[in-house]
Amino acid sequence: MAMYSRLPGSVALITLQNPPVNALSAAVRQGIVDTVQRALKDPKVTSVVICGQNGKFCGGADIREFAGPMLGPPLVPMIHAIEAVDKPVAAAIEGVALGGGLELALGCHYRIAHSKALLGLPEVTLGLLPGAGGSQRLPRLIGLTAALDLITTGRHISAAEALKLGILDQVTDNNVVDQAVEFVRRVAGQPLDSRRLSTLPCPCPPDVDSLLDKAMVKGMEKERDLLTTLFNSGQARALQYAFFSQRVVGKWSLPSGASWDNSAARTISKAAVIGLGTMGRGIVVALALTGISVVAVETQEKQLAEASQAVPAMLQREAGRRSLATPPGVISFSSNLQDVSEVELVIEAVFEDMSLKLQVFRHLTSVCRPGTLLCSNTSGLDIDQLAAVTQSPGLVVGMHFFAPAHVMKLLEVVYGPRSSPEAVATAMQLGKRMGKVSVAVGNCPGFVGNRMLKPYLEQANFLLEEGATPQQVDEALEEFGFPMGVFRMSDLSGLDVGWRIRKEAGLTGPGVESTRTRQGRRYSPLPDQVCEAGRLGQKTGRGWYQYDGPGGRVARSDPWVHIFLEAYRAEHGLVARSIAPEEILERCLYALINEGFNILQDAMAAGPEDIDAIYVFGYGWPRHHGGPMFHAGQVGLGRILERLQHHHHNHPDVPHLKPSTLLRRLVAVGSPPVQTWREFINKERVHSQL
Ligand SMILES: C[C@H](O)[C@H](C)C(=O)SCCNC(=O)CCNC(=O)[C@H](O)C(C)(C)COP(=O)([O-])OP(=O)([O-])OC[C@H]1O[C@@H](n2cnc3c(N)ncnc32)[C@H](O)[C@@H]1OP(=O)([O-])[O-]
Repeated sequence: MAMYSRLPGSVALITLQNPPVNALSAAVRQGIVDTVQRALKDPKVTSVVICGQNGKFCGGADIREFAGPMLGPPLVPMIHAIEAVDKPVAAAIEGVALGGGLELALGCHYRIAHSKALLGLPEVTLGLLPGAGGSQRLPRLIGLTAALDLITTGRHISAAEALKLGILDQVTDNNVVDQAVEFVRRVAGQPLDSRRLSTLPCPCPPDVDSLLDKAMVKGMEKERDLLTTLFNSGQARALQYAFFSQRVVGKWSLPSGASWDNSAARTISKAAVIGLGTMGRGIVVALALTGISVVAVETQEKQLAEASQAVPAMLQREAGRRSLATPPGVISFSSNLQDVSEVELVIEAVFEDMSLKLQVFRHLTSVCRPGTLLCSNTSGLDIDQLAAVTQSPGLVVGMHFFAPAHVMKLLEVVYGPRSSPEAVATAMQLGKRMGKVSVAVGNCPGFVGNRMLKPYLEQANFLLEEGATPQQVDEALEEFGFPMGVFRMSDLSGLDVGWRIRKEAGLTGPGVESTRTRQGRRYSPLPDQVCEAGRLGQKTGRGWYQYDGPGGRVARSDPWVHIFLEAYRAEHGLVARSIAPEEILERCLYALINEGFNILQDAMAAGPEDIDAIYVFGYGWPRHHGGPMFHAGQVGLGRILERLQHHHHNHPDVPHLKPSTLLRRLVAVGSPPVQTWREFINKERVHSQL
């Protein structure tokens, strides 16, 4: 896990070996201790270089070890021992030096990096802090202000910035190990005192200096104590879980057995987008940013004219914000569907109306050349129904983007029963190329994200009927960590979005009685009536809140809403009661989580990590709560079950509160940790008990 080799010119080379990122696992740490000792004892060795295998120096401590007991030699004394060595030790950095990887490099006397390397102390993104001397050595190297910026943001910096800050001694475009070897040969025999960072005073305002010097030893102890506390904090576990679940979803699998490692993806170089509304424009930009050339089609002249102005500006802005690996693809605009005959993949993004989408797919299947993938950006309509009208249903998948499509990281790739593994693999890979977190989901109404959102919204509306205000519901959810509560979010996205879907489903509209039940289930006509009053949210300046005119962003309480709610309750004989934030959270979040269990039971998501990645990256679920399913495990499945039973008992006409069979089964087997549910579900499915 750390290879020792002797190079000409009395240099010892220590190579970290722990693919894929040379994380500092117990074995690697032991390897470093042993090889440093060996270099120290070898009289022929006058200098040492430490590098990483496979073009990566070191991605930090091994996050996988955090859940269990810390085995092997601890990092802090290991790095101290390197710093104390009386032969020059240089870190040869390529790829990444992150977290403990950078702290290891800071314990070396010199640091040489390849120009493309990234460095940083991202511990804060995992709910931790630099726990191997970084919070002490970095300020002594680059000053308190710069060090605090890197530690508190966790951001990665380029080799150029690291050189400028003083973290690096040299940057090279050549072979960094060769450069480091040459460097340590040159400095062999020079005094090392000034290179031992932990012994230096911290360059900061004199009044703090003396404190910091004394605090040095205490600082290390304090850092260790703090890190121990953080390691075990729920937030740190949630952030580490979120880190891994984002990577687990890339290893997708379908109930058919198709998966990421047995399905060939096609590399797309020319695509088309049909429909240039808000979503279509964002999708065009997201595709072009990957270097793909795009035919952007809109049949309505006015919309086409607006888009042909707006899209290049959006592309320029986004391209400016990112250091693109490849130049953006060329975008051509057209009003004629015939112009998509040569593309390899089409994304339909027309109005959310099934008859219109079917018409577009019928047209596409006759215009596009055989083998073209036909994708829909629908947010919940039946992908298989669209596939049925095409000549190659196997090449039809959903690519459900989230607004704004060129910014939001989530992409739901929806497979129907006929979607081929190649189509799914191609859409998943295309999403990754666009910088998205692609999640493969089954073809059920609302797919995964919106299917879970339905009971969440439903409970929020019921709570208004029972006495809560939009502010109280939003404040409870924002206190939990959502950037926006459900009513502020609805005002932002537009109340007419859901209203149109309910009208399409025959739940409201002219001729539908505005009662509080539909098909024997409780139903709240509240949002329908708010829409009927012309209050569609920010776009009309009025919704659940009031704004400074149409397009206003600042939500303010609106007396109209309170009067309306009082009149509504009186009309339906409802007596308002005071509702505690705990009940608001239970009713909204546990109904959402319960639907997540139903989704897993129906095999519409492969595992809890898929659902959690969808909610963290697409619905603003607070990352420090890991995701809805992770949170359920943190609360305790038995508690979730008991509370759902309680609320379902009080509201027997709300099926979404009926505890999922899978939830009951997991509680019955002792509520195993979330990381084991995937295996449990697969076993249960094999015994078809679900
Ligand atoms: C004491 C000290 O103060 C503290 C306490 C610490 O040091 S805490 C730890 C601090 N370090 C970090 O926060 C760095 C976290 N990693 C990353 O930011 C990225 O991984 C990357 C390094 C920029 C590479 O990105 P990538 O896009 O090229 O590949 P990938 O898909 O992301 O990752 C490729 C594979 O490597 C795995 N992996 C990456 N970093 C890992 C780590 N530190 N530990 C364990 N596994 C890791 C990852 O799960 C995936 O596994 P699999 O899915 O293949 O099975």
